[in-house]
Amino acid sequence: MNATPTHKPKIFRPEDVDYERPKRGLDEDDLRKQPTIYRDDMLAGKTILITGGGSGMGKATALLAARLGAQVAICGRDEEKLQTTVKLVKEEVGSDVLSVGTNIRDADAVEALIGKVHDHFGGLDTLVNNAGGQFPQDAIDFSRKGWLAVIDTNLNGTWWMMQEAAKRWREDGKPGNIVNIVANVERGMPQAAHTCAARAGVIYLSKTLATEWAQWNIRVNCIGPGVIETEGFRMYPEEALARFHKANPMKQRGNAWDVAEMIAYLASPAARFINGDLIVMDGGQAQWGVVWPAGMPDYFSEDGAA
Ligand SMILES: CCC/C=C/C(=O)SCCNC(=O)CCNC(=O)[C@H](O)C(C)(C)COP(=O)([O-])OP(=O)([O-])OC[C@H]1O[C@@H](n2cnc3c(N)ncnc32)[C@H](O)[C@@H]1OP(=O)([O-])[O-]
Ligand SMILES: NC(=O)C1=CN([C@@H]2O[C@H](COP(=O)(O)OP(=O)(O)OC[C@H]3O[C@@H](n4cnc5c(N)ncnc54)[C@H](OP(=O)(O)O)[C@@H]3O)[C@@H](O)[C@H]2O)C=CC1
Repeated sequence: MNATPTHKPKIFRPEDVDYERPKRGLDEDDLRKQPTIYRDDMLAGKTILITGGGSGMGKATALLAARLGAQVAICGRDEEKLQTTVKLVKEEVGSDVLSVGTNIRDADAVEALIGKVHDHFGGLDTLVNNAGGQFPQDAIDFSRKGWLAVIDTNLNGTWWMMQEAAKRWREDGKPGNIVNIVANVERGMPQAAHTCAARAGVIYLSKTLATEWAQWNIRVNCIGPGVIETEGFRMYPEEALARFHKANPMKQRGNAWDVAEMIAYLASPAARFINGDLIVMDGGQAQWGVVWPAGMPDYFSEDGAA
């Protein structure tokens, strides 16, 4: 008979974060140097609102969208972080970003945010629901407060944003476009079951709304990132980070610019017929876990199969 497993992972909390740890992801100097495949004016005349625009993928997307000519609005809870994006875009592109401190869990604040974006720019073309996150823990040990915090942010917060944006589009008779950043949930997410549940909810909510809202010319799509190296990695212990790249056959981490370029594509006219889809960007992670019936190629043997 098997003994009861005694494994109990260390709980890693934001207050434990050692900010002297190695830099994670693209910093501002890196972002400034990123090339883009897109035409300079690809998003000219378009307005884009990015939640969680003060860091990581949200910050990269704000910069890219501004470079491509879009009017950019961002939101988040931490004013200081938001201002780093405002400053970066001003320095690099010369344009003003509208920054509105907002907790997406607060439906009234979300309604006010959508109103401010419309008042300021006269409308909204693309909403990017990027704000979100979770903490790593075995599901059996989740506190009630922790479970609720992750569901409230990733599922409810995303929904409040979608609904408020769509109400305005319907009222104004204008087309709309929603891009939801979710996660790679196809095979579940052990030690992140709360976020897996919330993101799976967002994916199927999006597929449903893509149909319900087509009558108002509102498109809804999701991007499912795999391991993307950003400041968000502060939520994970070094021991886990050392293994993240082994989760895909490319043995790499993606970066925030990879995701920003996909968002820009979905915000462009080229994506006008994409609706209700989930675009996975994970270096092949979803397919990884191979038995190699003819023997494992040397390329993989160093790290072993996932
Ligand atoms: C998987 C690899 C791929 C994915 C990568 C990424 O996504 S990278 C991007 C990653 N980026 C992000 O994830 C950024 C955004 N993430 C966040 O803001 C947080 O993770 C949040 C979603 C929990 C919200 O937090 P908040 O403070 O605003 O919320 P709050 O005050 O309402 O409730 C907090 C409650 O949650 C609990 N709890 C929290 N931590 C732990 C833990 N380590 N251990 C255990 N429990 C934990 C605890 O119960 C706590 O209450 P307490 O005990 O303090 O009274
Ligand atoms: N990096 C990765 O490997 C992966 C990331 N993702 C998801 O992609 C998205 C971007 O992540 P990434 O850039 O890596 O990480 P970050 O932690 O840098 O970005 C998360 C952003 O969400 C904002 N945010 C969190 N909660 C709220 C809230 N309640 N209201 C408003 N804003 C909020 C944060 O801003 P503030 O602190 O100011 O509130 C922050 O700017 C997240 O949803 C993340 O979970 C999914 C799969 C993989």
